[in-house]
Amino acid sequence: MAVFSRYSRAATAATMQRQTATATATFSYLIRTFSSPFCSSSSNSLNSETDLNRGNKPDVLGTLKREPKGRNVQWVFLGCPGVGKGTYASRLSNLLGVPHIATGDLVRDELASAGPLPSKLKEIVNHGQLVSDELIIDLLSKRLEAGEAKGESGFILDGFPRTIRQAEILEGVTDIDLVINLKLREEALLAKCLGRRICSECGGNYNVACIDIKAEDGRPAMYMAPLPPPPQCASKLITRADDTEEVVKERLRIYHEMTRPVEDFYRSRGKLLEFNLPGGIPESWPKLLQALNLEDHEDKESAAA
Ligand SMILES: Nc1ncnc2c1ncn2[C@@H]1O[C@H](COP(=O)(O)OP(=O)(O)O)[C@@H](O)[C@H]1O
Repeated sequence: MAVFSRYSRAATAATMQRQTATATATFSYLIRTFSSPFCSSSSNSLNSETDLNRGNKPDVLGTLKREPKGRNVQWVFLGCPGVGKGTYASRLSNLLGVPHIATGDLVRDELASAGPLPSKLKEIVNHGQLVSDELIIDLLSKRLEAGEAKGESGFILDGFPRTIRQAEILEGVTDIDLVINLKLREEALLAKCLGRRICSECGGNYNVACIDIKAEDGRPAMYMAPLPPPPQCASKLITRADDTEEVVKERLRIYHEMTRPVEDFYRSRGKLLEFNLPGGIPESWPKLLQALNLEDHEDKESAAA
């Protein structure tokens, strides 16, 4: 856990008012990654929570264009299990040309490996618990290091940070520009998790659940169509071991206990964009782009394609 010891020291240093000069030497990898050309001050951040509450939108494209050294976005996706973080983070990552880094995927890769950790890890993940901050930071650090070696810049993090400590560590080493907090009605979350399917061959993500909630008590109806696999994947679908009803309920409970405070952490810094998903991808994606001032970006991308 050599990498973590550096993070751990970074976290302590961050909490102790960021004594940058001393800390920089100890942050080692993360500082090299984040503070170099990609890490400016908070020029890319939202001005305030009030701006968002007033409906003002982050001028993401304007900011990207203004960035002289080509710094890419550093965004975080928050949201309950099943909300669709992976789907929207992956779409935005394609649109903006930044890596989508899902810590859940890093954990599953680790589980599939033959190393010494997997059986212990399996127990934690399959019971819906969070793995230790140390382990997740070690995995994330390695992923960032590999990305850096390939020339990646910027990121969209999905599933990290999930605890206040993780958020503090991240804050100690880089500026996060924007945190998108995806929200979906609670009754849809469980069904979405239970309907999740993965192609064991290509890794594609699909969903067999059809969410059809009728309008009731002044709340609008909501429809989310299934996302069926293409014919070549149909016979190879598997379900994640932690997508059982009991475990999903535990993951939701843990989200409320451990990760809700992370929403407050970013809300108090004026970085949280609350986004209520109005339905499935066809309704939600254009609205999300609009909320991010990215709708022109997609038009240009599609025109260029
Ligand atoms: N940042 C993190 N901190 C601790 N554990 C994590 C973190 N990210 C992922 N995990 C582990 O991996 C599991 C799967 O994560 P993920 O795919 O993000 O699930 P979810 O669908 O619940 O958002 C989690 O339940 C947890 O055990």
